[in-house]
Amino acid sequence: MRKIALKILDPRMNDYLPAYATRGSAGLDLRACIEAPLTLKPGTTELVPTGLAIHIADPAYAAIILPRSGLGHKHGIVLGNLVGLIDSDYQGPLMVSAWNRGQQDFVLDPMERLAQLVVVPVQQVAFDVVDEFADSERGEGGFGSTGRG
Ligand SMILES: O=c1ccn([C@H]2C[C@H](O)[C@@H](COP(=O)(O)OP(=O)(O)OP(=O)(O)O)O2)c(=O)[nH]1
Ligand SMILES: [Mg+2]
Repeated sequence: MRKIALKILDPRMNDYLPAYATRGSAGLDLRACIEAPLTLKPGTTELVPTGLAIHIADPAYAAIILPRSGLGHKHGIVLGNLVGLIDSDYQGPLMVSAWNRGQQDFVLDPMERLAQLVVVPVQQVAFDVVDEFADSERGEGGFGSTGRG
């Protein structure tokens, strides 16, 4: 398995090193590394520290932060930025923008699993400026051009 440098910014995280829950898991749960319960009022967003920093280092990879399905679907706790993107050269604290898009207060407990991190391959590109594209089957058709159902 590929190794990524990880800094533990909060000693409590020593007991909660990110790990895949099952052999087939894609996501590593990120915890709310907060001192006291945090009430997320409906419609509000809080930046929550995870107590971790990572340095992916290789530009052929990035990490994305995604909501946890249960929190998002049942409690309305998703991400204020919808998806977080962690650049391969970022070395700062991993933060989760927690948005309560629901109708009720949600009390986030210290060390509760809040979101998940997925490491993904990235292809960086350079651009070739052209006047015309080579023909393609779709051409400029988009936004439902192939029909609805
Ligand atoms: O949910 C997130 C999203 C981003 N980041 C960190 C890692 C990322 O590499 C950096 C910058 O993120 P991004 O490029 O998405 O934000 P920006 O608003 O464009 O900031 P910048 O001007 O620093 O690039 O912030 C997080 O910790 N959590
Ligand atoms: Mg940016």
